[in-house]
Amino acid sequence: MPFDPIEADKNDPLSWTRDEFELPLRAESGGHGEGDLIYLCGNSLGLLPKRGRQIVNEELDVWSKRAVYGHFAHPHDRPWKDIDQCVLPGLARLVGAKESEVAHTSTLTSNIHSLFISFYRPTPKRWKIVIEKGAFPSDWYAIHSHPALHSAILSPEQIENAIVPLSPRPGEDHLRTEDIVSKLAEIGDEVAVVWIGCVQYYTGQFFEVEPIARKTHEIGAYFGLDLAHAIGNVPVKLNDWGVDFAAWCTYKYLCGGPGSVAGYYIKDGLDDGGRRLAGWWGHNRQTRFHMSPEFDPIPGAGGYQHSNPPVFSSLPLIATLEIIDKAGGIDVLREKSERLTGYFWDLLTSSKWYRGIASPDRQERHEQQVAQATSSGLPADERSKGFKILTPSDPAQRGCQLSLLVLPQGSGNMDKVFQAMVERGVVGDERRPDVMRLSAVPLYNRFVDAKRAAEELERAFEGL
Ligand SMILES: Cc1ncc(COP(=O)(O)O)c(C=O)c1O
Ligand SMILES: Nc1c(O)cccc1C(=O)C[C@H](N)C(=O)O
Repeated sequence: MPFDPIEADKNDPLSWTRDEFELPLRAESGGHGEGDLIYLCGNSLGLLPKRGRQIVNEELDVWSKRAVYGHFAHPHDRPWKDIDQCVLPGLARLVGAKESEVAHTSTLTSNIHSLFISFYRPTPKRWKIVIEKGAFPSDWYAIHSHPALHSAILSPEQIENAIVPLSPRPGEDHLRTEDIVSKLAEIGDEVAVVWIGCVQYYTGQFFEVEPIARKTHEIGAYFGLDLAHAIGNVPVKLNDWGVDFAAWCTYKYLCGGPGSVAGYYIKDGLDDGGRRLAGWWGHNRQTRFHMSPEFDPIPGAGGYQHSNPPVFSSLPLIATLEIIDKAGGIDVLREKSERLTGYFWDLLTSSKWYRGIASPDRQERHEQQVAQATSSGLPADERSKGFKILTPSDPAQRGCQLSLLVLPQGSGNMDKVFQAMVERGVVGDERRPDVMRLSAVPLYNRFVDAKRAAEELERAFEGL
């Protein structure tokens, strides 16, 4: 029996969660026609939870009626001064950490900077930072800015050579765990910090964190993770994996809204060598409003906060965390996610426009596909059209994002395909010049969305 997406949606125990979100309209998003958009862009900005709108409105009323008293006495039990308490338990569960190890504050890049101030403490013998060559630019820029802050102890050559980029093997799209581990063994005691995106923003690769963290510790360095594309997407187990520190944003899979308040994790007891950027929000909660000149840091991650968090940019996150808990947590979402993305993968890889993936496990299949296309009598210019998938084929090594490389590279085909899909009501996300990312998010995407998206992709290629 062929897989029936309508039946799959009907039988989906999580089908109710879609109704908890406001779905963008085709007509408002560059598309023709009526109805909801097929939104596959949760890897960039998650949708608005309906209850998020409700609590924003409630909070506007509290502001209007109580003003400053809203910080302390609150009709809905969300006093603003303790707004982080509404999200810390849910965040800690999502990242596999203790509440004392997690903070809800600031923005992702600023939090990365704070973590590096405290935990990148180079010496003339151990000063290097290891990072993926293809890391998100903000991580890349942020990390590059740190060695120069230590010019009193590092030579100009050391600063120049402090960043060690990790690249996939020639012709491959993903970093292999064994290559990362052997690189760490090679540079060994020169490494101060290893910083990796748990789910790679461009390829969607979900790294095998534990062996990399273990090797990092064996060589005596700290291990940090960027969870921007992982939190709410895949189960994250920071304590079990042995991660020292991590940071995330909440506007993607946690639907916190554009620029919503971010967070970080610091393993209990991690040594900061006395280096911490302090602020009043890191001060003992009980005495914070005494305005004493003595800084008394909250034990654990909370002690590294700077400012009182923007309350309105925390509210939709409260709503999403409630939905995730009601759904049974991230493991339940992940189970649906694997089925949904697996189905999407099967649809895409059976397309006549599919040209394989470059990772070694699929090389054979790739060659078969290319041979098939060649023998199918397509003219040469048609054969060069199509897409490859940059995301790993192994479900354990990816989340819900599938990244498509549109061929021929540099032809402008990706823009044309993307635009044709938008006009027909399917929105993914484009990384020019050639990559399109499509993410079926289990909280609000259906199996029929995957089917429609695959059909529209096919149609867009036909129209090139
Ligand atoms: C991996 C990664 N790092 C950093 C950022 C930048 O985050 P922000 O602008 O919230 O600091 C993003 C997304 O924008 C991201 O995906
Ligand atoms: N934060 C964003 C924004 O304000 C506008 C557009 C995109 C973003 C993103 O978050 C990009 C995202 N981190 C990415 O993986 O591309």
